[in-house]
Amino acid sequence: MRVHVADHPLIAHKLTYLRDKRTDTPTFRRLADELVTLLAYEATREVRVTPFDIETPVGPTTGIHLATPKPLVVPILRAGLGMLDGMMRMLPTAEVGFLGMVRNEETLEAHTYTNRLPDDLSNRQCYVLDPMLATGGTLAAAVHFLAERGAHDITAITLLSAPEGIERLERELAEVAAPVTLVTGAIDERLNEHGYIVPGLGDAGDRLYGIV
Ligand SMILES: O=P(O)(O)OC[C@H]1O[C@H](OP(=O)(O)OP(=O)(O)O)[C@H](O)[C@@H]1O
Ligand SMILES: O=c1cc[nH]c(=O)[nH]1
Ligand SMILES: [Mg+2]
Repeated sequence: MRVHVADHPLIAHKLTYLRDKRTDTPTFRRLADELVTLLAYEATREVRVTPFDIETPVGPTTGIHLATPKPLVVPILRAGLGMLDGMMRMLPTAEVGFLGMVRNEETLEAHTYTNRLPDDLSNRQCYVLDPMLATGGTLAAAVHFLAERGAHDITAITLLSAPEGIERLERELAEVAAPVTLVTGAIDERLNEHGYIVPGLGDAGDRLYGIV
């Protein structure tokens, strides 16, 4: 797995306010939205494009647009929805598939409760959105889900990641044919005994949407 930490002062600045427990929900949503646009810049470096000819007011030139089939953006419900608008602003013609997953807070195992995805992902660049990579159970299951549908070009974008989750993905995805790239805003210190990222930002879904 390729891991890219988007080390940039603007990202660190926005993450600081996202982490702060005094940050209210509307501000948290705005920061998550802004952060994903910055991370998308890094994550889409290898997005497939097609050249095409245009005329500027001064003369002809060749530009590019997104290749067909369009990239597929996959937010992991619920918290990943907080990253969707920001990502779609960067890739307006992308398509969106949905994966609903929730972690059992006792066992820390991920459970998939819904999906709405194309059956065949063999020729699609997939961008998975989830703010938190903690134990890695959710993201590992998501990648397996996409790989079973033929995906072999998967980039995961997270706002924060734990070293334990990255190690788990390295281990569990070694046998998945899909090369996975992780783009993250920061790698934090560790997980606590409840599987929360330390220092982290708390429960991303609750901070975005407030309903437990
Ligand atoms: O790496 P893991 O240990 O699997 O944990 C990370 C998952 O936990 C959070 O979702 P949660 O299960 O709280 O669901 P929610 O988005 O509906 O709040 C987060 O958004 C990830 O999906
Ligand atoms: O720190 C964590 C871990 C899992 N899920 C979250 O929302 N936050
Ligand atoms: Mg949650």
